[in-house]
Amino acid sequence: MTTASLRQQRQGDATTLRAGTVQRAGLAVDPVLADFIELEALPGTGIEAEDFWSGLADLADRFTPQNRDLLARRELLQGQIDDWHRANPDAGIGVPPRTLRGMDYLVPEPEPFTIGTANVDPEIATIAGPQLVVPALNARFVLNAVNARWGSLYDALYGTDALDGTTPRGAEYDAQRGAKVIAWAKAFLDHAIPLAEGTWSEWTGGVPALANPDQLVGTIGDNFILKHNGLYIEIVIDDRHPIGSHDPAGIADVRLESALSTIVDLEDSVAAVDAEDKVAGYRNWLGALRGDLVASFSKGDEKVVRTANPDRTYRDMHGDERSLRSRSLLLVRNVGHLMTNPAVHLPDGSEIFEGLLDAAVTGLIGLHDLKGLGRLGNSAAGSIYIVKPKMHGPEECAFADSLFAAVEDMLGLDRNTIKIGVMDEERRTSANLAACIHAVKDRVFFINTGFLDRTGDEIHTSMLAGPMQRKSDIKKAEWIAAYEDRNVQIGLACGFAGRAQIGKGMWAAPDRMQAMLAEKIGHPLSGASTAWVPSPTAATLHAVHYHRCDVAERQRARASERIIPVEKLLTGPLAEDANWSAEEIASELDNNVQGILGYMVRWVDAGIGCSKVPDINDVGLMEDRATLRISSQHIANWLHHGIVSRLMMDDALHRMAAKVDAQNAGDPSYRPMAGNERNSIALNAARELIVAGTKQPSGYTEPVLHRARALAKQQR
Ligand SMILES: CC(=O)SCCNC(=O)CCNC(=O)[C@H](O)C(C)(C)COP(=O)(O)OP(=O)(O)OC[C@H]1O[C@@H](n2cnc3c(N)ncnc32)[C@H](O)[C@@H]1OP(=O)(O)O
Ligand SMILES: O=CC(=O)O
Ligand SMILES: [Mg+2]
Repeated sequence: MTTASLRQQRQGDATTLRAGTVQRAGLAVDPVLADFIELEALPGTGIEAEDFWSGLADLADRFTPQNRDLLARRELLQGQIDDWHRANPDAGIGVPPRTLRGMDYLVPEPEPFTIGTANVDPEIATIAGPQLVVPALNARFVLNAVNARWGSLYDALYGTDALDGTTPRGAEYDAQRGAKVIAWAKAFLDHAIPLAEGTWSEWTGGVPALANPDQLVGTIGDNFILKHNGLYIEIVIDDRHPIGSHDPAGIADVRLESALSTIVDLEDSVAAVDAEDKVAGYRNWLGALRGDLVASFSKGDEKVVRTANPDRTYRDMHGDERSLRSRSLLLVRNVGHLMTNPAVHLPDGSEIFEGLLDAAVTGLIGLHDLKGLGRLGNSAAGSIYIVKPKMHGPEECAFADSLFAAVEDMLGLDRNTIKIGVMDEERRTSANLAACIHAVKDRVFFINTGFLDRTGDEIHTSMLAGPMQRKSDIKKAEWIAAYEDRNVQIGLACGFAGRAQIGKGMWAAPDRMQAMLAEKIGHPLSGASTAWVPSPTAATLHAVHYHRCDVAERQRARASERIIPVEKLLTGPLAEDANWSAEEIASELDNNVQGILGYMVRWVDAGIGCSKVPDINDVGLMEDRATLRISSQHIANWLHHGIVSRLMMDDALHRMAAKVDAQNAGDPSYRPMAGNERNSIALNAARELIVAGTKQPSGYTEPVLHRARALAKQQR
């Protein structure tokens, strides 16, 4: 449809009116969204409702055709790659770089440049530390994340398996376990904040004499505020506290600055398929940013009312008052370019691209912070931080740049107020990373290796090349190391140090904190200034790594490295010889199928977008749409290449449905899949994801998930 005809219809063509919607500037808007925008998001911003809706209609006019073209281009390129594999069935490799250049899949490298992003908060530009991700639809979790700027090291060590692989037994305080925690935390202090003489275990109180006196920056009451590698530490002194009263210096806790930033996620960790769901996420983003979000819930016998913590004041060593930030710096993740949403229909009857809606609404909500409309503030630098996932290559980054510029114009914001975080999680983005960064060079605030989606895209892109390695081997392959290293090297070459984040991916085993403590130090050691954690507790434990490793120094050390050639990145996860034993194949299949079902049943039936699903060894793993993409694409690949048969797949679905049902037996609202194979929407959607996996756009799971969830909601 042309722009002129869209405009004509906007002026009021009765035939385009949709039942149950309200007309706004020619758009058919779900009243739930219209009310939210007009009654909650717009008031105070100085933007009139008509201007917002006509601005949104203009955005849709202008960007919908381009968005469609970009998606068509993805398919075109994938088609060319598939054709190459069909023509070269025994190549045993991915499409060679020369051919990819010929297709324009690989574009020329830009001349060396430095990003020009300005007005970036120190949590992004200069301080290295953990980044928490939180599903936007869960207000209770969102508030926990907001307050996760600080966490108790004692609690994190005591309550998890971090120290010795065991977790506490029973509710009674275990003094022996507590002693180990205290010893560990004090040894940590010996390294981060050494005393001039002796150790923290020997310290008996008074003002601590430090080896580097500048590390003692102030006090709050009896507590000491210390600083190391840009991160604050609070030593809590309370000799009436159950722990402090047994401590020679009255230390009741060691609190660490933990989640420096938090991504409020509207993407892969949520199930949002319509206006009702979208508004739930937008409302939490608004409340979090304004500081007036409240969540009330029962926890055991306790009634909890959770709100965002205000900043605290400490007294510096000259006796002057200074502010100490209590909340994580908030970023929001929009959806990618693929999906549409029925919250708004365009005059031609089609659904709005969800990414356009997210940009306009989350940008509008950002005004509340910029104008200081809320109880508490977010960005002192005056920026709105939007993370943009799943972009394929520089054209798609340039598209997001123009979209954000148009939103700025619509909201009367200075150019580049809206910052962009580029998820480096699709193959064409990794392969053209410098060009992608160049396309957003004056607003980019992070690049992040989303290795989960990236793995899914790797499988999908080379689907026809041959059978892929087992999932655990894919993680060890050459391409993934090249991908992670190149990302840091390119970020440094583009001048990210001191200006923007270089980020690493999620620790997807929320209960395995001992392993995380051992392994995730690799992220700061690689020169990344942040890395994702799944929970506030993980943030506190991961913060330890930023005390053990000086990221700025690591970045300086790596700045002159030669960038790994793209050829290494393109090696891919193809199995060298696919001669697995029958047991190995069955275990891989069962593991994938169980993860898929365990996740999907909660997504589809309960609208829960991120779950902890026990794997085959009963280790609870974080599953979200990106992990679902990997598992479903992996089976689709093995099915395509005959490693597993349909019969085997159906058998695994059948057995694993029973297993997942048993795992959820304690949930009274749970709808079993086994015995209900014909009618279970979740089970049938899982099957579709696998059977039609080679046909899903880029292997994404959203189209199938959204359809299934919408149907489940309808039936409810
Ligand atoms: C590939 C990608 O895109 S990765 C990004 C997407 N992934 C995410 O966003 C992961 C977010 N994390 C989560 O949703 C959860 O941590 C899960 C599902 C992984 C695990 O949940 P569980 O261990 O079952 O957590 P559980 O429900 O027991 O909650 C434990 C406590 O931790 C808190 N919590 C857990 N995760 C988070 C989080 N991400 N942010 C804030 N609080 C959290 C909860 O609020 C809860 O505290 P409360 O009872 O005081 O409210
Ligand atoms: O978004 C993160 C990922 O790993 O995918
Ligand atoms: Mg992702």
